[in-house]
Amino acid sequence: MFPEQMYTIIPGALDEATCDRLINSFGDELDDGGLVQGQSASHIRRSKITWFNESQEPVVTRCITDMVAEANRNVFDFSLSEFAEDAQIACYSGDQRGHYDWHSDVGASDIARRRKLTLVIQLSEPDQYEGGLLQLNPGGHIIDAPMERGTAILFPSFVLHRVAPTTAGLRYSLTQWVHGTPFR
Ligand SMILES: O=C(O)CCC(=O)C(=O)O
Ligand SMILES: [Fe+2]
Repeated sequence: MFPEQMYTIIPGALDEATCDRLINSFGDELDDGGLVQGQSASHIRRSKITWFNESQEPVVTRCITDMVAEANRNVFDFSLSEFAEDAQIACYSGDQRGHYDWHSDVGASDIARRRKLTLVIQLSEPDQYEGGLLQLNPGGHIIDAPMERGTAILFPSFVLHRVAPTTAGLRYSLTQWVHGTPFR
């Protein structure tokens, strides 16, 4: 797989009304976000997170499932079996310099080692925050993810990525991991 094939961008994955609804339904329930191994360290990650499942958001879950299936067919061709974790909503606040340092989503725990694909959807309008750029480093050079609201970014979960410090406003994102037999 060449670095330029290491991610795919899907504009308009969710419409504005759905982004608003997710922020309004879940934005008040956020707790401090942990790390891949379930540890927490605010110098590595400072954000608030919560989770939703298929029964809470059947339409969004359907949309994500279809998008993942198509991207996997066209781009990744990984062996995927399920969503073993609920979808995550994260909020990075300018007041707290919200960020998430360079990391891979594949970890040592039973679930984190089965993460194969990471899907991130930008829920906030770019003019609602400053900084907060999602960046990928798939092969020695840094790629800035598009900030447009509703856009999905999909990449193998082992690819290094970060959220740069948010310096003003609030940035909301949705993350869904897709699981299967561990990479080997
Ligand atoms: O919020 C984002 O854009 C990325 C979140 C992330 O990398 C994670 O939760 O592992
Ligand atoms: Fe991540």
